[in-house]
Amino acid sequence: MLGHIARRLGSNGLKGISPQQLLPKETHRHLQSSLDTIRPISTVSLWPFSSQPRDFSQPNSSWSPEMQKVYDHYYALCDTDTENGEGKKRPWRKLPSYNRSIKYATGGIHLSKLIQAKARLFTRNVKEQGATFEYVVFVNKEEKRCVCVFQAGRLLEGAPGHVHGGAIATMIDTVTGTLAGFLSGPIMTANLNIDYRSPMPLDSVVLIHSALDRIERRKTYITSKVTSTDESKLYTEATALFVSISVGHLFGSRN
Ligand SMILES: CCCCCCCC(=O)SCCNC(=O)CCNC(=O)[C@H](O)C(C)(C)COP(=O)(O)OP(=O)(O)OC[C@H]1O[C@@H](n2cnc3c(N)ncnc32)[C@H](O)[C@@H]1OP(=O)(O)O
Repeated sequence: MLGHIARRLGSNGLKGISPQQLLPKETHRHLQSSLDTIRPISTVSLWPFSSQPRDFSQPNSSWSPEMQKVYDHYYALCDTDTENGEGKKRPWRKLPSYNRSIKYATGGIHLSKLIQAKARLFTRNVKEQGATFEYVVFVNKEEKRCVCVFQAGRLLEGAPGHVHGGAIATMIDTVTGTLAGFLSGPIMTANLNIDYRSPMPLDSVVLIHSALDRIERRKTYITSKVTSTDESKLYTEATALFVSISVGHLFGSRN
């Protein structure tokens, strides 16, 4: 049974410490039954969430009318579920956004307690709505691209009155990484190149367009540009490289 953990996390999983050494008996039993339900990520849906956690990309009262309008535009282009279970096929899909994805992956609830239980996603860890990163990602699987609607809150200041370059880089990494993960499964950012073209005022609502450039072996290349919502103004351009990893990579295994 514990061989499951070693196989799934890689041969050096948790650096040679066995789960029995780390966990009380009861917790270990729960972890084991959770792991038994986890399938290798490559063989399950690339978005393998099971329960109904809070989706942080739902509209809220901090959203400006402009943010809401663009959201409504893309939401109307999305797949829908009807009451008789027959969905309407449309090209776009709204991706949910959680503050701890591992917790909601099938079988991940106990794993999330074992690995840095208090960790939270960088872009979803401020309680006050609208203060930092308000965003929602829509993906178009056929065209292998996505659009993120991003409203930059006042706590993201860099140059006075304007959004910090690191906050913009964070959003580009997040959006391009989301697309790469959607298309290629588990990945990590290997390279991110950013050209800042115009300063972005705080409270701006912008679009982050990202598209697949190419996939070569384990490498997924994504291009990205940040524009005003009417696309007349260019704020930022970027290219990103993501490398596919095994889950064990995060625990020190090279397999
Ligand atoms: C929902 C929110 C989504 C958020 C997404 C955000 C994701 C992140 O921010 S991840 C955090 C930041 N990134 C990291 O910490 C990654 C640190 N780096 C690493 O772990 C490793 O270097 C890693 C995984 C990128 C590559 O290592 P490894 O798996 O050993 O791959 P390796 O064999 O060296 O390289 C594979 C290929 O990629 C290429 N490559 C690797 N790194 C780079 C690089 N920096 N530049 C160009 N090419 C590279 C190699 O040349 C090789 O190419 P080829 O197939 O042609 O031979």
